Formats: sequence, C-alpha cells, structure tokens
Amino acid sequence: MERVVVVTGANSGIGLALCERLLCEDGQLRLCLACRNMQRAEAARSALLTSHPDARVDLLHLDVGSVQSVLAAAQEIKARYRRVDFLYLNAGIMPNPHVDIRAFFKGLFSRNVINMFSTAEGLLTQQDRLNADGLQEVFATNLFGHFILIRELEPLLCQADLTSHVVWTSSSNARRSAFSIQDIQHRNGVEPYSSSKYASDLLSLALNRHKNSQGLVSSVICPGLVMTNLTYGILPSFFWTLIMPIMYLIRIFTNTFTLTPHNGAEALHWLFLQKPESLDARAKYHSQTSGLGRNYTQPRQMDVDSETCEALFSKLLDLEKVVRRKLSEKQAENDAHQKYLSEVE
Ligand SMILES: NC(=O)C1=CN([C@@H]2O[C@H](COP(=O)(O)OP(=O)(O)OC[C@H]3O[C@@H](n4cnc5c(N)ncnc54)[C@H](OP(=O)(O)O)[C@@H]3O)[C@@H](O)[C@H]2O)C=CC1
Ligand SMILES: CC(C)=CCC[C@@H](C)[C@H]1CC[C@H]2C3=C(CC[C@]12C)[C@@]1(C)CCC(=O)[C@@H](C)[C@@H]1CC3
Repeated sequence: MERVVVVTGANSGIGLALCERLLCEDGQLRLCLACRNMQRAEAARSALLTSHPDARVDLLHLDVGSVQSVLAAAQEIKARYRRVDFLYLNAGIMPNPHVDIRAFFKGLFSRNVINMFSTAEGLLTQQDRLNADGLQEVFATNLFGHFILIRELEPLLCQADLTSHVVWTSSSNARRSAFSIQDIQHRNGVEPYSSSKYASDLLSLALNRHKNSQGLVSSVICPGLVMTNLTYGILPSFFWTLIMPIMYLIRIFTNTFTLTPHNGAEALHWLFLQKPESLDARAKYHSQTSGLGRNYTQPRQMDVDSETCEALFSKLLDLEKVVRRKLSEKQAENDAHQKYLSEVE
C-alpha cells in the first residue's frame, strides 16, 4: 500500500536529507514537503527528482509559525490524502543565538567538557519575539504550530487498525531546567530553544499516553550537531569550516558530532524502519556517528515525568481554544468589514 509521508521544514538541512534517504528506502512513497518558502521547496523537489526521477514528491505551503497557515495546510492535506502514515515534525528555528565564550573556555577545562559539546548546556542563549498570533516565535514554530497540525490531522492519523507515526526533531539541548510549566512559551527567559525542545519531549510522551489506543505513535529524536542553516546562524560557515578538523577530533570522544545532514537524519530514517510498537515512549533516539564515520541510532531515557507532560498537554489544549477563538473573531471582523465595503460601493 502507498505510504504518505509529510515532512515539515523539508527544503534544507536535516529535513531535506531525510527526504533523500526515505526515497532511497522506498521509491513508492508519496512524499509531501511542507515548507514556508515555496521557491526553496521547489529547488528541494527538483534536487530530489534529479536523483529519483520517478518519485512522487508533492509540495505544500506551510508556515508552522502561523496558526492560520497551519489550518489551511491541514485542510489541503485532508483534501489530498486519505491518511498520513508518517508525520515528521522537523521545522525549527533558533533566532539570534549568542554563545557565551567565557563559559565555553571554562567548560573546555572542566570535567563536564563532553557534556558541554553534546548538549551546549550553559553555552547558548537566544533572543525571542512575539509573532503575528501574539505567541512567542520559538514556541509557536518549534512546538505549537506542530501541535495544531497534529490536532487538525487526527482524522488522518488516528484510523482503525492502522498505525501512524509522528516524529519530532528535538535536541539534546532540551533541558528540564530551561522549561517552566508556568511559562510554557518561555516569555521570561533567554533559552527559548531549549525550552521548546523540552516541551516537544513532554508533548510526545503525552501524545503516546492519549493517542496510542487510537493508532498514533509519537517519537522524539536528536540529530546531533549538524552543519545546517541553523548552525550557520550560530557561527559563520567559514568559522565552522576552519574548525572542522577539531570537530572530527571531538567526534572520537562524543559521537554526537554527526556534522552532515545525511548523518543527522540517521535516527529519523531508522524510525521509519521500526515497528512503532517496539519503540519506547520515554526514549529519545539519538543520531550518532563514530570516529570512523559509522552511523547508528542510540536510545536514551528522557528526563520527563507524566505529571508535567499532562499539565503541558492541558495547557496546550487551553491555548488552542484561545487562539482559535481569536482567529474566528478576526475572521468575523474581516467579513463584517467586507460587507460594509460592498454596501457603500
Ligand atoms: N543543526 C543542528 O545541529 C540541530 C538541529 N536540530 C533541529 O533540526 C531541525 C531541522 O533544522 P536544521 O536542518 O538543522 O536547520 P535548517 O535551518 O536547515 O532547517 C530548518 C527547516 O525548518 C524550516 N522552517 C523554519 N521555520 C519555519 C516555519 N515557520 N514554517 C515552516 N518551516 C520552517 C526552514 O525553512 P526555511 O528555509 O524557510 O527557513 C528549514 O527548512 C530543527 O527542528 C532543529 O531545531 C536539532 C538538533 C541539532
Ligand atoms: C566545536 C568547537 C571547537 C567550538 C564550537 C563551540 C560551540 C559554538 C558549539 C559547542 C557545542 C555546540 C552545540 C550546538 C551549537 C554550537 C555549540 C554550542 C547545538 C546547541 C546546536 C543545536 C542543537 O539542537 C544541539 C543538539 C547542539 C548541541 C551542541
């Protein structure tokens, strides 16, 4: 049977590498690249079709940071496909990152050095802002837009006798201490990325608790440190190129330096091949690359608990109601304005 795979943020980096790997695995796939920039999406599609001329690759406009765009994209998916077998929630941002150089050098000579290189704990902060929906942009993009997408696609994801797999591209930068259940959008902190990724770990567990019985399975991965537009936003690409030999050296000690998008997509690809029933809801699946360049996937227990995951789930449902109500009020205002304009013309 034809399998439908939707990938958000598929036009570059890890998302695009995943698409390439999936097409090598199964040429019969129906692959849907859900992207906000259609020019880049078209370029990605052309690149995929160059190596897989017979592949079926669809494009879909989706700005996961805008609730209206998510609702429209979900409508389009429902019109195009009868079900969704895999939903890869991969789109993500880290705006205005700042590396704490002093902390980096301090960490370099501490016993914590390997952990610092694999999680960036204590090294990175970001500056967030409000988006047009009045939500914190990192939360809206990395988590909430994807949550609304799942909610809208439930009829295609939760079908009798069939299993659908939702996969979150999280991070080893996800940290409990960066997240607060009182401030799920991270309005009051400087680690919105870490907070949003920890929230995706919690939400994945909540989805498994609530939706496994309806055939939806959710998993979380970390791609490791990968050279993509995201990391080129942290340090310029020439700097990364300059320190590449050092990074290959570090890889010998921490296999989390996967470095290429192909390697980073390892765990995403591996999950595609697994029986969903065999997966652990509390594990994060890490892409790893050995010093000699061998790729493998390593499950590690996440620092999540049922109580916090339920609290987050319920807060997200509440926020969904508020956002939907605001959107329909705005729509009603627009309709009234249009009516007024047509009457006075
Ligand atoms: N690189 C790394 O070391 C790591 C990355 N990750 C995660 O991997 C995922 C992929 O990132 P990566 O490949 O590294 O970086 P890229 O910047 O190359 O890819 C991010 C993708 O997300 C898309 N995107 C961003 N915002 C939106 C939006 N509002 N709506 C739709 N699409 C959007 C981007 O589209 P556009 O081209 O339009 O910007 C792009 O396709 C992210 O979730 C990131 O957090 C996790 C751990 C490590
Ligand atoms: C490698 C050397 C010699 C210097 C670079 C220092 C930092 C810029 C670098 C060290 C660990 C990195 C890291 C990330 C970003 C860049 C570092 C802080 C991430 C936070 C990128 C995004 C993620 O989601 C994480 C998995 C990465 C963890 C490691």
